[in-house]
Amino acid sequence: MKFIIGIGGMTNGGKTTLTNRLIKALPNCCVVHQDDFFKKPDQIEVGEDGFRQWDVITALDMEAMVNTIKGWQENPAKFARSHGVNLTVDAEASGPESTGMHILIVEGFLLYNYQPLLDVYDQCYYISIPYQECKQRRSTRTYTVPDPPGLFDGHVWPMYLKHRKEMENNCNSIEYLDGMKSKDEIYNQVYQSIQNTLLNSL
Ligand SMILES: Nc1ncnc2c1ncn2[C@@H]1O[C@H](COP(=O)(O)OP(=O)(O)OP(=O)(O)O)[C@@H](O)[C@H]1O
Ligand SMILES: NC(=O)c1ccc[n+]([C@@H]2O[C@H](CO)[C@@H](O)[C@H]2O)c1
Repeated sequence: MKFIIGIGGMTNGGKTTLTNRLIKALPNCCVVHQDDFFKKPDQIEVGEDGFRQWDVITALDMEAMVNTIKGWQENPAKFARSHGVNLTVDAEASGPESTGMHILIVEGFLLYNYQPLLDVYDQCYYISIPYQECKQRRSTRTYTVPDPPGLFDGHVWPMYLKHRKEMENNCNSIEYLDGMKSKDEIYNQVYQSIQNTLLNSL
């Protein structure tokens, strides 16, 4: 059986923190990080506002991301092996004869704003935090290309608001998580919710 979990959320909401804990706890669990599909800086369009437009879907090679997920769907055991993920004995067999449970976590800030991905998820989560907290956490981070002054208010936040509205119209099966709760609380909530879904699907 195969199961795909979307861990979506705004920048600095805590997606990576949550994902890293889930990977350790869930069996045969692989991960795809959307940030790995950012195009090179010189391919990122500069907007009328003067900022490189990082926080839009065209900043990412979404075709490559979809193909990576397809690769997992076609042969999760092979995908796991090539990504150094340990498998339980029942999940070792490749192809339809495999009896084990394979899990894929897809983690990123624009998971529910790209039509070809919407049907891929078996379960969807979205973590958000208030503006001040988001701005504060972001100010402590350095990305491969550091944020120029004014990027947060001029680009990151307005794009978040736009995408959030779009996403709420696209999907009605997202479980919203309060990123202001403690890391433990968020993890326990999601772990329990995944366990319940997996048990109900058996
Ligand atoms: N529940 C939490 N409470 C307080 N701080 C948190 C919580 N979860 C994560 N953080 C902190 O917030 C920062 C961002 O966390 P993380 O890298 O997990 O976010 P992210 O959503 O993956 O961000 P991005 O997509 O921008 O890389 C880190 O410094 C992390 O330690
Ligand atoms: N990972 C990168 O290459 C990169 C470069 C510049 C900006 N970002 C930011 O990452 C966030 C998503 O995780 C977005 O808010 C981007 O601004 C990422």
